[in-house]
Amino acid sequence: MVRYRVRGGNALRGTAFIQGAKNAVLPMIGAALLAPTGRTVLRNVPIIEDVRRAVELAEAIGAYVELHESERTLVIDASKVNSPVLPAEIARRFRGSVLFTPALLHRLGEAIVEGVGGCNLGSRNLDFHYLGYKRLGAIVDEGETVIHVKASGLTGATLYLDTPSHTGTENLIMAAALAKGTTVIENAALEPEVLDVIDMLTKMGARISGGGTGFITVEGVEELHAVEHTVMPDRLDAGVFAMAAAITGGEVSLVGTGLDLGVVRYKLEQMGVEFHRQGAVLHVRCGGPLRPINIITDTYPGFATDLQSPMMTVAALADGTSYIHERIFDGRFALAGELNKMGANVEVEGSRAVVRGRTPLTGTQVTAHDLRSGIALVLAGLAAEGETQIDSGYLIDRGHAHLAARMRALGADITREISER
Ligand SMILES: CC(=O)N[C@H]1[C@@H](OP(=O)(O)OP(=O)(O)OC[C@H]2O[C@@H](n3ccc(=O)[nH]c3=O)[C@H](O)[C@@H]2O)O[C@H](CO)[C@@H](O)[C@@H]1O
Ligand SMILES: C=C(OP(=O)(O)O)C(=O)O
Repeated sequence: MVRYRVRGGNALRGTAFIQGAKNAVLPMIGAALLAPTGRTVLRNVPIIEDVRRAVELAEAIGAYVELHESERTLVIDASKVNSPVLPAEIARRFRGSVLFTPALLHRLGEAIVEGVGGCNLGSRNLDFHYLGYKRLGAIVDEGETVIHVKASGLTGATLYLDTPSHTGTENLIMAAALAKGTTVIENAALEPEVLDVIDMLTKMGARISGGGTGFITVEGVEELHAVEHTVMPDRLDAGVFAMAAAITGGEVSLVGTGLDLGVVRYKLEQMGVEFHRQGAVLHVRCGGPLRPINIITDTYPGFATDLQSPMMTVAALADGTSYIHERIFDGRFALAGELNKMGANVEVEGSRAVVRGRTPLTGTQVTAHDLRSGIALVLAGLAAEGETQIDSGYLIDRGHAHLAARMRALGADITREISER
């Protein structure tokens, strides 16, 4: 069991190197499996547990994969993919496993999904994915635990997503890329990670237009080929480091080419955090007290739900009452109880939370319930009096690479331990 220990009180100062995006690299690994020959090279790969699970899953279906950790590079040869089964013991440990289905459908004519994991955030349906595959001509057998998708060739169609699902959009683009004819996906996701995946698929030979507009058109091609691609920076990792600087009264320079924090930056600015761009580097500092804030999570370009929990910690440290409305997931307030154990005053009612700050936080034993509540507790620990012990740290490692080392380089007092229990 992984446990983080954080002793609060140090202002974070220095340069934070932002990792490659988890939510871009996982679909890219799925995309690499579409190429029947050659070797795909992915650069700026975050060394996170989800990537390790994706490597294991790719190997389980017959791909040859090299993960060069110090070079942050993945090499994938999918020429020998031979098993349609996504085994439960790996697939249930991360959400990205769902992104392997299109490659299996195209390469082997079927995918047997024994389970899909990911953060426990309430209902996380996959109906848009399966309805989309059906409209493209697949047969989908939804058993109680195992889902069997079969197709002896897909044909383009018009698809519509009730809400712009992130992985749903990526999966349907990948399914359509090698389908016969034209597919139109309406109400498609606009997230920058989706656009990065489209860039990679386009280099592979896919014909995709409309990325970023909500209406994506895919003209099916005969074959896709292996390419080299550099994963975009992780805006969620960057947001966390910006918040760490803000709540500790520190000053951090974020390095990660092309980094754009969007609405998160504007919200932090409203709270009194200062940003200053110098070429490719984004400086973040906060000298004074934090002001309270209102947040409504939404799909891009709205406030990312994945930063809602970290922002709850920041709100607990602001002078006054903040309001948070979670609109993407129906169970994403597990953090509130843990933060309250540390002295915060967070009240949750349905999809809304009221955070009454500023209350002094005191270190204690707390538990990560999902990746982002875990990192939010690390932030709380940085600002708390005494030691905070965060259990179930594996969930943090799912999405943040070398967290303790990167925070220690900024002056944080944080250690990562492996314990028996
Ligand atoms: C690996 C990855 O990229 N994970 C991200 C992705 O997850 P993921 O792609 O799973 O999230 P979605 O955008 O699909 O889900 C958002 C909402 O839509 C609902 N929905 C989704 C699909 C579907 O078929 N039916 C349905 O009802 C879900 O229950 C959820 O309430 O986007 C989320 C929302 O930005 C992020 O929090 C995750 O970090
Ligand atoms: C919800 C998240 O991830 P996943 O979809 O991989 O569970 C997240 O990154 O916060």
